[in-house]
Amino acid sequence: MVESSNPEPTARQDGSRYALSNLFRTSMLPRLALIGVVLLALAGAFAATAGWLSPQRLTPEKIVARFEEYNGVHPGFRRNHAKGVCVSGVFESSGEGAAISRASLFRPDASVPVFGRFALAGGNPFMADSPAAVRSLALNFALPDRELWRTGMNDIPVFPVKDAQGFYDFLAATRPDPKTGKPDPAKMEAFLKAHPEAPAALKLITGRQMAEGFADATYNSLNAFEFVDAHGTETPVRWSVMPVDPPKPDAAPEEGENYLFDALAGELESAPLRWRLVATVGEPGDSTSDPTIPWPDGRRKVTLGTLTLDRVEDEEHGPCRDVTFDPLILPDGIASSDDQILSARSAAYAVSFREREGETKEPSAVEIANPGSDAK
Ligand code: HEM
Repeated sequence: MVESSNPEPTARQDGSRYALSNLFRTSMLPRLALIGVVLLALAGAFAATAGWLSPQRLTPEKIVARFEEYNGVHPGFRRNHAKGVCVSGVFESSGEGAAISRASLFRPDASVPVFGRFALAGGNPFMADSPAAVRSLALNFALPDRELWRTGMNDIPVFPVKDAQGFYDFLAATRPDPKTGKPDPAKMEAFLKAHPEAPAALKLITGRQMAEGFADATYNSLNAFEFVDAHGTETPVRWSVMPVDPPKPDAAPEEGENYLFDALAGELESAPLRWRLVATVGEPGDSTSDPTIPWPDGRRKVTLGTLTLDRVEDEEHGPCRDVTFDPLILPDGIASSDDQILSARSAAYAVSFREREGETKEPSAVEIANPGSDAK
């Protein structure tokens, strides 16, 4: 047998010893140290992104926990806009939006099925309906080629704060003090000082003309988005859903904990309800990042089409319970803007959804006996 002159064993002879001896050659040590430093830096960056190194950092989990502190935990229900009903119908395009957005639902003659949800803002699914309750309409448009557009809109003219931290602080400041049943004025004062955009926005919100019910309300996207046309040109927009021939307000006194929902169900059972979907086009200088600032009157409006709703169901039986109306579920032709609330909403809705989907469901406060007609 011929002895090898090579003092090092080959990998075939002893893989582990070979590898180890190579690794611990003195020339490798600086390289190893460098790899270690890079790995540590990467781990630090991940930890910082996840918020582990800055416990004060606002996360979607903390936001959802704040809704739960405010309203209590109601298993199976949305952590905000908890009380609601499902509706469905159709959206028919006017063709007028096609010049500013290449989204297929704005093409002339496009008609797409829609389902949605009317709700009241707030995390208590058993709250009593009241004239001042903020009403919302969320919609899911099912476009061809399995594209979806989801949007959640409120019947207020602007949002009270310009970012997620503001909303988080707003919830703490407006939470009723258990001793008095009212928000603590000192906390509210501190909040208004810390968020200088809020006083003007709250003035617009509290001074708004309130609708009688769900059917005669106008619902606004509040956040801005970008419409993208066939050439890739972006146009800033905010959109609204405005009632067409709303039913006459009921002269009878408001009775019952669910009077707003009962009236809506009655209206939908007797005839379809129609709204116009309208885009307001922003001009240079109009803020797209701050939903507390209204755009000046007189901005160009584009009627995108008509929404007809003709069916109402309770959450247990309808299509809207097990979805989340994430504002960043957008089709080609509609894009996010520079408003950071949009990504904060998207993340918080996902946390709320994850929590409620894992919980046992109980029936909603609003039960619909006879789903509305299917008449178109
Ligand atoms: C930082 C700001 C915001 C936070 C943290 C937030 C949080 C939430 C959460 C956790 C839900 C429940 C989601 C689910 O379980 O599916 C929700 C629902 C909703 N939010 Fe927001 N929201 C914010 C801003 C807004 C804004 C600006 C609008 C504008 C119109 C809005 C409209 C709605 C609507 C309509 C719903 C109910 C959707 C449905 O019926 O499922 N939110 N929000």
